[in-house]
Parts: sequence; structure tokens; C-alpha cells
Amino acid sequence: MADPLIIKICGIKTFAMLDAAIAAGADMIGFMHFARSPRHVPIEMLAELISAARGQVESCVVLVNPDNSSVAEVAALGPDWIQLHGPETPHRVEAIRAEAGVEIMKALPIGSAEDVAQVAGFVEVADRILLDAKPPKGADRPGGLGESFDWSLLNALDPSVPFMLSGGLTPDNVAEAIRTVSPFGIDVSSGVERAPGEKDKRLIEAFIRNARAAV
Ligand SMILES: O=C(O)c1ccccc1N[C@@H]1O[C@H](COP(=O)(O)O)[C@@H](O)[C@H]1O
Repeated sequence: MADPLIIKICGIKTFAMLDAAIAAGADMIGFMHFARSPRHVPIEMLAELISAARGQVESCVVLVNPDNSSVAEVAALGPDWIQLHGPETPHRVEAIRAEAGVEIMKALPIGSAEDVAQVAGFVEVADRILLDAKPPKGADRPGGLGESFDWSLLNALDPSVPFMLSGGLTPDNVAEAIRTVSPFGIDVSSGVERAPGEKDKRLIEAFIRNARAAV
């Protein structure tokens, strides 16, 4: 039997939405720790949310090009994963993985064939690869913009490389994305919100229902 699809709901900020995502069947919850994000969670609340998630669902803290002290501060809270969503090089990902002592998911922006070619350099240094849309020039953050990318670019990806998919996924397009791209996991933020940073329980439920029905 094929492994079950991993579903990550990202950008959770409250206990109510954490509970809603767990009840709806999420496998991973993402917490943003990046001040420019409308989903930013300060460190004290991050500690509480990670504790609340423990034993129920995997937790993942999203950082953007963090320095060593930020990595250490977040790793000390005991998340299952740290997601690196900035311009970290393979060497830096490797160093953060060694420093943090938690599993590392590396997000890579995809907007061209050259971007797809970069993926191979991260396979050995990260525990998981997440392929996301490349943000437009001038964007104030590197993700969480609700933008999808041309999934056909992934036809050039080495088929032995397992990856999760994100970028503009919604309850309406998630089934098509899964059938087209065959990721082992999916990740959503904007597509389950009623406004930037405001998660919607019904959209989370619809997203997970539609994703599970597609495999
Ligand atoms: O959500 C954000 O604000 C964010 C900020 C900086 C880096 C990553 C961010 N979000 C991540 O982007 C992808 C896709 O999000 P969306 O579904 O297209 O809104 C996802 O991994 C989020 O965790």
C-alpha cells in the first residue's frame, strides 16, 4: 500500500485553529516565526503552541535565513521540524541541521528549469524538500503569497527525489495538484484563510477532505 499523503497546514497562530486542523486530520502544523509575515508567532506563543501540538501532530517552525541564535532559540522549544524558507545554501542547511538537532525541511522556490536543477544540491543535506512558488520580484516575503507555479516544470525533476508541494494550493485545486505532480505531501497557508493570517476552519476541513479523496 502507498504511504499516506502528508498534509501540512501552515501559518497557525491560535489554539482554536490548532485544534481545528488536528481534528480535520492534519499531519503537520506549521508555525511562522518571521516578523514580516501576517502569520508571525512571537517566541513565547510559539513555545505554547509547540507544547500543545506535542503528541498529537508534528510541529514545524518556519524560519527565513535564520542566524545561529534564532536556530538555537527555536530548537530549544522542541519542534519536530524546522522549515528553512529563505536563500539558505546547501552548506548553510547542513550547518543548521547539525546545530538544531531537529529534522530540517528545506523550501525551494520554483519558477524556471534552472530552479528545478538546484533541487539536487539539497537532497543530501535536508530531511525533506518542499517545492514552493518563486515569489515575484519585490515581494516582502519569500512565501505564503498564495501563488502557484507551473507544475509541468517538475517533469524535469529526478523522479527518485521525494518532495512536498506548496504554493497557491486551495480546496479547489489540491486534488488536481496531487494527481498532476504526485507529491508525497502537500502544504497550504493562504488557501485555507478568509483573510491574510486568518485561518478558516471550514476551508481547512475542505482542503484535507479533497486532498485525501484524491489519493
Ligand atoms: O506564510 C508566510 O507568510 C510565509 C512567509 C515567509 C516564508 C514562508 C511563508 N509561508 C510558506 O509559504 C508556503 C506557501 O504558502 P501559500 O499556501 O502559497 O500561502 C507554505 O510553505 C507556507 O508555510
